[in-house]
Amino acid sequence: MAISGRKSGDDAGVRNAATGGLLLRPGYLDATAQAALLDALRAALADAPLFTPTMPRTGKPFSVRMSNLGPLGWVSDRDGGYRYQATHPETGRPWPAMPEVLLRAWSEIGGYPHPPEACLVNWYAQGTRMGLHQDRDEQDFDAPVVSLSLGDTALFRIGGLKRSDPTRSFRLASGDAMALAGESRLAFHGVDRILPGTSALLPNGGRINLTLRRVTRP
Ligand SMILES: O=C(O)CCC(=O)C(=O)O
Ligand SMILES: [Fe+2]
Repeated sequence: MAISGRKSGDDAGVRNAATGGLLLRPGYLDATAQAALLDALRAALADAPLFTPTMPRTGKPFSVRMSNLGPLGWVSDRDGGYRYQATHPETGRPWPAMPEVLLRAWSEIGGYPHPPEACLVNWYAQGTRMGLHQDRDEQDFDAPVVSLSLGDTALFRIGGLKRSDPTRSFRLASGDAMALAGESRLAFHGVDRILPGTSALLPNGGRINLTLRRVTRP
C-alpha cells in the first residue's frame, strides 16, 4: 500500500488497513494543468453534453449529472440499469476521446499496463452528493479506478467490502488524484457533500470528478 498526503484530522484515517490499496496524490495537477484539463472538458462536453442518469427500476434521477470520455461510457436508466456503452444515451454519438493528461494520470497513478476504457465525468452542483456504492460494473477488477477532482472540495467517504463496514472520510480538493486499487478496489465509497467556496476554478462553484476505469479484461 502506498499512501501519501495530508496528515491532519480525519485524513489520517486513510492509512488504516481497512482501506489498503487506497492511493492519494494531493495536488497531482497544478493550477495550470487543472485549467488546461477544464478547457479540454468544456470542449468534450459541448459534444457529449451532461445527462441525468436514472436509477434502475425506480427511474429516480441522480442528483449528479454525468458524461463520459473514451471508447466506453457508464450510463444508467430505469429500463437498462447500470452499464457501459459506446455511445451517448441522448445524442447517440460515440464519446469524445480522453485527453492525454488523463491517460498519463492512469499510468502514473494506477500503474496498470493496459489503457483505461472509460472516463466518467461527474458534475456535482452545490448541494449534490453520491450515495455509498461499489464500482462493480466492470469485468476487470484487477485494474484500479483512478479519479481526479476539479473545483470545490468534496467530502469523500470510504468503507470496506461490506456496506455495513465502518467508514471514514477525507477531503478531495481540486487537482487531487486518487486510486482505488487492491483491497480498496471494491470498497464502498461515496461523496457526502461538496464544500462551497473552496475553489476558484469553476466560476459558479461545484465540482467535477473524473473517474477512469478499465471495463473489459485485456
Ligand atoms: O466523485 C467522486 O469522487 C466519486 C465518484 C464515484 O464514486 C463514481 O463515479 O463511481
Ligand atoms: Fe464510485
